[in-house]
Amino acid sequence: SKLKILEFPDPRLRTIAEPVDVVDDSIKLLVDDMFETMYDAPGIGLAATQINVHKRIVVIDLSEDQSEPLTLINPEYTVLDQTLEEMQEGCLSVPGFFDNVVRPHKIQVTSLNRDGEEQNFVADGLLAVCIQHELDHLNGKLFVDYLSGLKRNRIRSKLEKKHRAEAAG
Ligand SMILES: O=C(O)C[C@@H](Cc1ccccc1)C(=O)SCC(=O)c1ccccc1
Ligand SMILES: [Zn+2]
Repeated sequence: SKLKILEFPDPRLRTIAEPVDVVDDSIKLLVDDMFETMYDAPGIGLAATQINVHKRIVVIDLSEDQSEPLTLINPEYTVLDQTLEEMQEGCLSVPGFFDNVVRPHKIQVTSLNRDGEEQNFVADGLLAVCIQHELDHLNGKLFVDYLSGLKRNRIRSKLEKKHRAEAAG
């Protein structure tokens, strides 16, 4: 089922997610719900933190036709190449705002897949950016944290206004 995505500045987005102990059927159902929610948004990634589930689970699909689903459970990465890359990022928890963030260009990723098996791979470009963005979510960090305080406050004010208007119905 489609799940509700928390929006900045909701303090629950600042929670540190816990590791998954066993990749059982309940985790697989949660992963399926996360893909459904991500595809519907639409987005190219989603961290469990964003749907108020504080477990270290990320789903990603960079394809145009939902053909390349990637599940990362208890993901970790190391930086392979210090070269920095600047890319425009968006966030389903900061709807309507996009800005440039600088991140390492190439990373080595280790995680469990949807079947609980170990997977290791190298990522660069948009995949590396997306993985770092999603892992920030699991550590309670948002891309707006990399922007100036002025920009962050303006985004916060505009989203708080939107949420008040929605609450008023
Ligand atoms: O909030 C999230 O984690 C999802 C976010 C992932 C992300 C996008 C761009 C750079 C880094 C991380 C998004 O998917 S925002 C929406 C978006 O970028 C997009 C939506 C539809 C098609 C293509 C991109
Ligand atoms: Zn995000």
